Amino acid sequence: MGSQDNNVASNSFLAYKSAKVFVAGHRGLVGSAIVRKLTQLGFTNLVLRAHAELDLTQQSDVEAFFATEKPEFVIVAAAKVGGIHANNTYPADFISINLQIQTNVIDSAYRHGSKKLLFLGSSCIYPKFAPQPIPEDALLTGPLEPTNEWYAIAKIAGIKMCQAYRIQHKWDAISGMPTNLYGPHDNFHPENSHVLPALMRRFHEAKINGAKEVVVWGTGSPLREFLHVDDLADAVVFMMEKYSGLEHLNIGSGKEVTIKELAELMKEVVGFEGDLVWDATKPDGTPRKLMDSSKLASLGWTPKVSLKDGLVDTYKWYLENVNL
Ligand SMILES: NC(=O)C1=CN([C@@H]2O[C@H](COP(=O)(O)OP(=O)(O)OC[C@H]3O[C@@H](n4cnc5c(N)ncnc54)[C@H](OP(=O)(O)O)[C@@H]3O)[C@@H](O)[C@H]2O)C=CC1
Ligand SMILES: C[C@H]1O[C@H](OP(=O)(O)OP(=O)(O)OC[C@H]2O[C@@H](n3cnc4c(=O)[nH]c(N)nc43)[C@H](O)[C@@H]2O)[C@@H](O)[C@@H](O)C1=O
Repeated sequence: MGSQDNNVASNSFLAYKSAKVFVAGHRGLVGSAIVRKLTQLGFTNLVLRAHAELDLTQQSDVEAFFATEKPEFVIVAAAKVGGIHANNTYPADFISINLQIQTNVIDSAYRHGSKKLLFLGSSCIYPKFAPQPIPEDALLTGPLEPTNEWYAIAKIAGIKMCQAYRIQHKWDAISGMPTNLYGPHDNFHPENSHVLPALMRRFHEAKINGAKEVVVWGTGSPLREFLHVDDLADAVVFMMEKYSGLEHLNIGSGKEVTIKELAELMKEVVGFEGDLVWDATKPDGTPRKLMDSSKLASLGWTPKVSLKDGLVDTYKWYLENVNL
C-alpha cells in the first residue's frame, strides 16, 4: 500500500488555508495542539465546537451541525479518553461514548460532502503480546490488553469504519494510531489521567508539601513510548496532506522508557527530592507497546521533541496554567 490509494480522489490540504476545517475535540490535549499547528500554518476558517455547545454522542445534533457547516476537512480528536484506571473502571463509557462519537462524526462528514477525514485511534488497538516494534498489520492478530479492551474495540471499529467508507464510497477517510501522548492541555486528574500527567502533578504536590515519598502505580517495569503532542499535531497535518490509503498508520517517537525511568526523569524535572514507593496492587497494563512507525517515516515524517525537553516544556505549562 503506497501513500495514495488510486481509487480515491486525493485533495491537497495545505494548498487551501481558507478551507473550512472541523477539529472535533479542540479543547483537549490533541485537539488544542492541532488547532495551534493549523493556526501557525495560516488556516483561517477553523470550525470549533466545545462539548457544551455540541455533544457529539447526539446523532441528530451532529447531523444538524454538518448540514449547516459542511466542513471540507474533518479531524476527529474528540473521544472519551483516560489512563489505565479510568479505562478499567468505566468500560461501558469507554466503549459506548467512543462508538457514538466516531460513528456520528464519520457518517455525517461523509454524507455532507467533507473531502477528507482523519480519525485518531491509539496504540492499545494492538494485541497485548504483539511483536515489538508493532507493525500496522499486527491488528486483530491476538487478544487485547484487558485493562483497555473496551476502548480498543471502539477504536478498531473507527479504523474499520474509515476503511469501509473508503471501499464502498471511494471517500478519503484515513486513520492515525498515536502512541502515548503528553503536553500542554493534558488531563492532570489524580486517578483518571495517564501516567505522565499523573506523576507530574503528584511530584509537584509532594515538592510543594515537603512530602518524603511519592507513590507510583504498578511495578515500574512496563515499557511505554511517549510522543509530545506538538509532534503528533505535526504528524496529523502531514498525513492530511500526504497520505490517502486504506491502512491506518502508526505515529510514534520510536523511543521507549520503563515507567521507573519515566518516574526518575519526572522527579528530576519537577525537582522532588524524596523517595519513590511502588504500589504493586495497581495494574501494570500491557508490558510493552513500542510501535513500528517506519511507514510514516518512509513518507518523510520524523518527530522532533525529546522526552526530556518535552517534560520541561510541559512542566512549565503546568506551572503557568494548572497550578494557579
Ligand atoms: N492522550 C493520549 O495519550 C492519547 C490520545 N489518543 C487519541 O487522541 C484523541 C484525543 O485524545 P486527548 O486529546 O488525549 O483527549 P482529551 O480528553 O484531552 O480531549 C478529548 C476532547 O474530546 C471532547 N469530547 C469528549 N466527549 C465529547 C462529546 N460527547 N462531545 C463533544 N466533545 C467531546 C472533550 O471535551 P470535554 O473534556 O469537555 O468532555 C475533549 O475536548 C483520542 O481519540 C485519543 O484516543 C491516542 C493515543 C494516546
Ligand atoms: C494511551 C493509552 O493509555 C492507557 O494505557 P496505558 O499506557 O497503560 O496508560 P497509563 O498512562 O494510564 O499507564 C501506563 C503505566 O504507568 C503506570 N503508572 C504508574 N503510576 C501511574 C499513575 O499515577 N497513573 C497512571 N495512569 N498510571 C500510572 C501504570 O500502572 C501503567 O503501567 C489506556 O488508556 C490505553 O487505552 C491507551 O491508549
